[in-house]
Amino acid sequence: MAKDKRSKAAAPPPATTPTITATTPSWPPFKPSLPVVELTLDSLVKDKVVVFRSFFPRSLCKDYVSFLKELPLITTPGKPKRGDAVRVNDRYQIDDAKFAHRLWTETGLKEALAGKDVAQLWGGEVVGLNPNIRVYRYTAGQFFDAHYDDSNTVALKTETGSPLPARTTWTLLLYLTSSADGCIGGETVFYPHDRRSAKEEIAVSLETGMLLLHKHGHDCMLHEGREVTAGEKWVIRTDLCVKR
Ligand SMILES: O=C(O)CCC(=O)C(=O)O
Ligand SMILES: [Fe+2]
Repeated sequence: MAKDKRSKAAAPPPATTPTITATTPSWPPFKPSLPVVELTLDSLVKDKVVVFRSFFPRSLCKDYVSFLKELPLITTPGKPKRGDAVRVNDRYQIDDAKFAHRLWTETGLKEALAGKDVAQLWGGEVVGLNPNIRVYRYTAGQFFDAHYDDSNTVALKTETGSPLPARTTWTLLLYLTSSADGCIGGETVFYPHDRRSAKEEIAVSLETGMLLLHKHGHDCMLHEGREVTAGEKWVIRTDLCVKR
């Protein structure tokens, strides 16, 4: 049998060796308590792209950027796997069900998405956020080339301990910086007709603390993270999950 991580972990460590466990970040508390404004959904593209402004207040975005700077971000090599979009940024990724749960239940998001005017948008019964949390930092010259986001199947942890089968239906992007913080460029740009066209593009400018949601999976719109030309763009990404 190949010496994989599992076979290695099977042997108990000697008493003097500290046990190595995958640690999740000590994400800063949501202070002041959220939401700071009534979360009202603004539709940018009907049934496909919506935003909540001031999802995080500016002060909290600042706290988060200071915190995220200390995480071990990894710069993406320029050469993507076949079929993957070119992404040139610094990224940190962690499976953190607790943080996903906090973002879902301690921010007003869960209630905002359950509103009867919007509940039909999400492609099923919403049950939480993808524990796969990604943090992006784009500095000058970095970008995320045009691509589509896939829907994934996930198993959400529940209080009873039995995993809840779910699938992702929308991408969530929480912008922590904007031109107000010296970040120039970095718009998330959507192309409604599956081709990059300046005439057709819908460019969403960064706003500090704004949460953007866009539909993904089979009718995901082609989109990109436009090049940042100055300052730093910071984003936290997760996905909305519905019951499967
Ligand atoms: O950074 C952005 O604006 C876009 C990110 C994105 O498209 C993704 O995470 O799939
Ligand atoms: Fe994307």
